[in-house]
Amino acid sequence: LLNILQYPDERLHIVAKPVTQFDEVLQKLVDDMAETMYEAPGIGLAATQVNVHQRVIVIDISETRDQLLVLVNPELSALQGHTTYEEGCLSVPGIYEEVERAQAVTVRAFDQHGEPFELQADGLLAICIQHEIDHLDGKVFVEKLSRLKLNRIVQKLKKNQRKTM
Ligand SMILES: O=C(O)C[C@@H](Cc1ccccc1)[C@H](O)SCc1ccccc1
Ligand SMILES: [Zn+2]
Repeated sequence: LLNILQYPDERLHIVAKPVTQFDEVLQKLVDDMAETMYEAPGIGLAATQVNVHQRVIVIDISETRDQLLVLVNPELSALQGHTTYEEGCLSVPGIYEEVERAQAVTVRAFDQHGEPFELQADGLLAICIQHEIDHLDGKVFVEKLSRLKLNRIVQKLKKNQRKTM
């Protein structure tokens, strides 16, 4: 299992670099990220969250938890509509806030073997893809909120982190 960085941690603001080697090292990273996501449990995880600054995302929104989607070097295009969703984040435990996202997206990416593909998504999958690509761009969802809300969230998180020390 990989350690998930907890907000506020400056390393969550690092912009991830594109993957250039589709090798067994990448495959191990994907396997470890998937195991960490399923155990958390979560429906998505970005490499940034496990302090690996490469453009790799794993997602599984299936009920049966056996439909892993791997996005390497993902690029969003064709953002349509608007929707809001009460989002959470494995790096910001216990915090759930309404966030605005595009309702539907088209994403072009590679799988872990270097095969390119394109995906049209809407609903929770579209929200999750946008949430994870934000992580790769060094963005955390709580930073979309007002300064007042963000300050209160940071106080709460720091209090909780002291308790677990
Ligand atoms: O990136 C993460 O931290 C995992 C996120 C992904 C996510 C956030 C908001 C909306 C959709 C996906 C979650 O913590 S995974 C937990 C979860 C499970 C079901 C619905 C929403 C969030
Ligand atoms: Zn997150």
